[in-house]
Amino acid sequence: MKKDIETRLIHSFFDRSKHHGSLAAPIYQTSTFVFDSAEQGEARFAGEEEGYVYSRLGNPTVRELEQKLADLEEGEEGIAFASGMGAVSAILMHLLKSGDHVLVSEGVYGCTYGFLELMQDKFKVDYDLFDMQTADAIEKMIRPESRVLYVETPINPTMKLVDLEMVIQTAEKHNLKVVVDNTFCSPYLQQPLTLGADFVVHSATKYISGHGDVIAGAAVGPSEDMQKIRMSVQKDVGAVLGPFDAWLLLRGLKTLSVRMDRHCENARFIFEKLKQHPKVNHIIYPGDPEFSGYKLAEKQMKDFGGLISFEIAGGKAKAQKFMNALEVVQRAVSLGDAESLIQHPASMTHAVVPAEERKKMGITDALVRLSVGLENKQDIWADIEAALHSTY
Ligand SMILES: CSC/C=C(/NCc1c(COP(=O)(O)O)cnc(C)c1O)C(=O)O
Repeated sequence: MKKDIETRLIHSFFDRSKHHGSLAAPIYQTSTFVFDSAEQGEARFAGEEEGYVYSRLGNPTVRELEQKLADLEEGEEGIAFASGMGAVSAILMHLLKSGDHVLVSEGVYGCTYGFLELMQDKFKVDYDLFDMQTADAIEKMIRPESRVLYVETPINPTMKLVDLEMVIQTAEKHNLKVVVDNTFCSPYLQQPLTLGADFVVHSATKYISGHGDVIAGAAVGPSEDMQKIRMSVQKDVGAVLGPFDAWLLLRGLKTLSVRMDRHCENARFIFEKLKQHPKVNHIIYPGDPEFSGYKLAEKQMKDFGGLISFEIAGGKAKAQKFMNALEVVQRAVSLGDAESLIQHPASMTHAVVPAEERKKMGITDALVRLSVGLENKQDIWADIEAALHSTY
């Protein structure tokens, strides 16, 4: 009987009898693999014999991670990448060719926006960012050359949600592939493939790692596609993950469920406190019953996550003054770490997005994004409250 994700996060796939009974996955920190004979090398390169040839084309520690990621996302096959952008770019380069069109949720991570711009400028892959709240809104944007629907949910950094079931039904009707960036939830809170999405991508740098010490990416999808990606985009573009980083992610994944539960508990507490503060406007948190996406969050997420975006009364100057007064919460981009992190999207993660585009995404100069960490929640709140007090 299939074990719950909380158990599968911890247990391994590799055959311990072939690794001295090692409990933890061994690290194959090697760039290449020695052949018994020239003929064996030939057979392996020809794909006629199972076995490793070179770590850009596959590595046992990375493969252990990839198997686990596919299992956790309930997909057929996973590939690990050197960064989240490595995963995002590999999937989109696999699915799109010059002249195609991709429909994109109204907000995405800044560098994802940058990649879409690059694909449009250099390779004539057109894209439209728009509010995907209804099937009608999507169908209005579909063109004959549309191939892919790309969504983040919750969206970075506005925390808006996209209805995956509706998006996937609409995509199926129009023979479009659905790619979901599941970074903000991790497979513990949301599993888009089980709803019918075709691919999931992650910045594994975030919750999957959970310790702020790895840059990594992941993608999970159908084996046929993933094997093509291995032997084309990944092999020839080369955004591969190293074995030690893969090992750090395997280690981080073991505590993903307990970490996410704590992130969610702490975020709920901080939200309730922020809601009562007179100088905090426009809080966006999926667990807010007054949030437009609350019902959708309840439907498609196991819990409401560890991220809260909110506006500081007085705009950018006050937002920066507030951030500068924090001591427990760290001023840093990224998210999903043990440490609580805060950043100013307009001047940091989404600075690459032109002001008019940021406005459309709902990113104002007053907005800050808080990744609630694993610290004592009272300590986190005391830090935020003191910083708010010193801001006004
Ligand atoms: C310089 S800003 C720091 C990074 C942030 N985000 C990254 C990110 C990526 C890309 O993932 P990497 O390549 O692993 O950073 C992909 N998809 C999503 C939803 C992401 O949030 C950030 O702080 O919002």
